[in-house]
Amino acid sequence: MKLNIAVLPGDGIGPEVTKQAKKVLEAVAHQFNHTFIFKEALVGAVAIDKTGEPFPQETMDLCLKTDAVLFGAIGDPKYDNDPSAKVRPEQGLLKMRKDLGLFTNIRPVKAFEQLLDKSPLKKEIIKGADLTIYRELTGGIYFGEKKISKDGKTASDLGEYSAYEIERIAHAAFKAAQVRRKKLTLVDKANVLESSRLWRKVVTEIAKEYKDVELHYLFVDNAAMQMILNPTQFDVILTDNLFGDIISDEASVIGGSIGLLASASIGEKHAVFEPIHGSYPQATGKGIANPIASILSAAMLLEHFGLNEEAAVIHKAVDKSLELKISTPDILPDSKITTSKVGDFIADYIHYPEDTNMNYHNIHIGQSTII
Ligand SMILES: NC(=O)c1ccc[n+]([C@@H]2O[C@H](COP(=O)([O-])OP(=O)(O)OC[C@H]3O[C@@H](n4cnc5c(N)ncnc54)[C@H](O)[C@@H]3O)[C@@H](O)[C@H]2O)c1
Ligand SMILES: CC(C)[C@H](C(=O)O)[C@@H](O)C(=O)O
Ligand SMILES: [Mg+2]
Repeated sequence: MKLNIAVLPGDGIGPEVTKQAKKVLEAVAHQFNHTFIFKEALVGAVAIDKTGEPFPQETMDLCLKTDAVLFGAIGDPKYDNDPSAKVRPEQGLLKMRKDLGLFTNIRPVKAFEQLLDKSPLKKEIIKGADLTIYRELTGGIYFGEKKISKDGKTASDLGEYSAYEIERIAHAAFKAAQVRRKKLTLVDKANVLESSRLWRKVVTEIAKEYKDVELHYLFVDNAAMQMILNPTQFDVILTDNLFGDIISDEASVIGGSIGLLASASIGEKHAVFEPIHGSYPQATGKGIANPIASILSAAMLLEHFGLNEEAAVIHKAVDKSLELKISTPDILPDSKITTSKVGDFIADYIHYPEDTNMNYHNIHIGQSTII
């Protein structure tokens, strides 16, 4: 298969982790005889520095003409610490999601067997956890009217949803539940918010079309607690933009690190694959960022095009890296293994899965571990 892939590395650790995902996709292309053509473009703070815009037209044009986008991360402390900044890197990410119509954000979370001891949560609680969050991505409070009074002392953000916006992601979430464990939990705040009551009404109605799926409702405050008390109860979670953002970072604790959590942002015509984490500015250039979230986002890209065997090969290589402790310090605190070494290992394992010497890029595994 031939795929044109736009790569938007962005800021902070974005370029380092995206480089590993690209390396892994190149290994897959080589092994399976595919042609993946990569073209890079600017987004975020680097784009503001070079063009004045966080999502320049040139980047949009590239995204429009490619098959898929591999996104790194955006964000820079110089904007985070300046509430009056008029242009911000995050606007670039939001514009991309809105203008490409990426209304469904899929965030799979699971407790890796190899990492059960690494989570701050008890092993018995997270063992077997395997859930996926369907987060609405182009509506709600993120995109409603924003106001600030003339004296700068009152501000508001409108949290608005239409039935149509709810319906289209609800169908995607029910379909996902049908091929998983047939349970869907709608997470909302319907005891307080009118928009959440609309979510309940619309989703309850749609549930009649998916009789094989059990529908549950949970208020978001309780959901946040249940996520860490009893995560195995969840299969598919459906929620709005803001709640989905918050509970997905929380859910990453189950996996052991946010550096493992991938996502796919899907619309009718376009698809972007992005780790859920941000630009982790403190880690920029240090080689300590975990590239697996980006690498697994690349696997989701392949699945999107039906390349399931290829995606499975990536998962197998990632599993092997975790098993052999070829990991960055978020998982192994004293590890000296760098971002790019993890990428090298995973790419090499795809090239030579049967290498009995286990001698990948000077990472020797066995009695004498030399790195
Ligand atoms: N999708 C995105 O591009 C995205 C997502 C979230 C935040 N942001 C932006 O990123 C900047 C920093 O935000 P933040 O500090 O709140 O969130 P962050 O996700 O960048 O980092 C939070 C913490 O998560 C951990 N972490 C994140 N990525 C990791 C990785 N690959 N490997 C290991 N550990 C990792 C680190 O402990 C870090 O301190 C902000 O400007 C924010 O707006 C962007
Ligand atoms: C950076 C920010 C705009 C973004 C969001 O809130 O959607 C991020 O936190 C994410 O989860 O992708
Ligand atoms: Mg977030």
